[in-house]
Amino acid sequence: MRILVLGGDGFCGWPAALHLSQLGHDVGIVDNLSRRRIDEELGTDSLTPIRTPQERLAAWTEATGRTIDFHEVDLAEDYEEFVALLSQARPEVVIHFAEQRAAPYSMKSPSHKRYTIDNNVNATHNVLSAIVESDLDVHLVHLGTMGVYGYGTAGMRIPEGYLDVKVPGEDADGNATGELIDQTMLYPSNPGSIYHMTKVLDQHLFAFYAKNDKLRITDLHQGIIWGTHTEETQLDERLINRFDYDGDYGTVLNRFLMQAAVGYPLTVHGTGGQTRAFIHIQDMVRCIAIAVDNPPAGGDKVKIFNQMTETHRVRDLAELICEISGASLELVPNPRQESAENDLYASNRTFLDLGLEPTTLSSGLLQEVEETARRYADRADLTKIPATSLWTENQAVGAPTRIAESA
Ligand SMILES: O=c1ccn([C@@H]2O[C@H](COP(=O)(O)OP(=O)(O)O[C@H]3O[C@H](CS(=O)(=O)O)[C@@H](O)[C@H](O)[C@H]3O)[C@@H](O)[C@H]2O)c(=O)[nH]1
Repeated sequence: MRILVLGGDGFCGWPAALHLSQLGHDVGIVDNLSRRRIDEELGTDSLTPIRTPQERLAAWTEATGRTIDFHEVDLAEDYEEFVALLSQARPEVVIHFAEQRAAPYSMKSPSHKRYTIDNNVNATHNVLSAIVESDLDVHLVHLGTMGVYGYGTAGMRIPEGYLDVKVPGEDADGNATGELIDQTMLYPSNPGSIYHMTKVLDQHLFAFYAKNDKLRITDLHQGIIWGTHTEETQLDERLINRFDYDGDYGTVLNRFLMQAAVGYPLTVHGTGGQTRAFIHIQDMVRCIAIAVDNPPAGGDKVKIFNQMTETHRVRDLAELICEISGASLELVPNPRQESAENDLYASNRTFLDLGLEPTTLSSGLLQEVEETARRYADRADLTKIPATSLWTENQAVGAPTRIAESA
């Protein structure tokens, strides 16, 4: 299939583009390189030495004989250019990763909040509007987040996008009719950051375009990725994927593994009682390919999958890493506003039914990620590790509590 990968220079977009190309699809990447500019703004860099898009793509052709086109387009700003690209490339599938994806970055300051809303919501709406304007029959696959649901069980396993409810019937005067009416609604959203809020807003844009324009849309509610390599990024060192470890962009498990590798006490926020959904990066690319192969039949309803394979409590992950690596951990004051402790159960039935065999957490795989971090440890800037974006200005920032000494 002809596939455009929007945001194909990023942490998820790059390995997904390579995987789809390896499967024989005709892949083009669209990206405005904003993630690289944000590194410059923050004075950070990927732990792994990622190459320029041009070097990456030349290495891909050398390694596999396949080609991937690159188009530098800002989806939030360059609407006409994107419409023209759609007419020229005539994709059958568009995969939309092109959003600012870090919760802490989105909460840094009023300008970061405004940038995240403007960028993400405009990009998503421009993509939808451009698909309608192009008059192509495109399947849009979007990378959403488990964070749209909020984190908590609400007494049930979180379903895949929709909640079936029974509403007590009332007549026009408000008198109970005694009937129970079946309704299906989007699961009530409860975002924990401005970033997560943009994915909630995206959901409503998708619902509208599916209903109004009969667009075929799949929204993938993804958990926290861990790992950095996929089969394809390991074919040549120039294909290496990003590895973020800084306080804004580093996600929890990869941060802990990097911290263990460089001898920095693991930064557990609060009591570490937060339970989150996780997925290994290799499974992420498989899920994207499965979603591409299984489009919704047609209009009216967005197809929503929970793209996660397991849930873990942050404290348990930290303790496991201490056990296998000899690292120590610290309870640091939580810079975020989130429940100190939560349970989380979520359904991921759709991907399992479509054949996904989950790569779950194992000490071997954890050690492999830590090994990658150790290999590039000389590139680490330890001053960038603490998370400094506060959810509200008056949050207390106290001294961390050391829990265990390094072995
Ligand atoms: O050093 C750290 C970093 C994080 N945490 C805690 O770990 C949890 C997860 O934080 P995270 O930074 O790994 O994940 P999050 O901010 O939720 O965002 C990441 O994971 C989301 C999926 S989910 O969390 O919403 O399921 C994606 O949408 C985002 O793009 C991705 O950056 C939070 O409770 C956080 O307080 C720590 O205890 N210590």
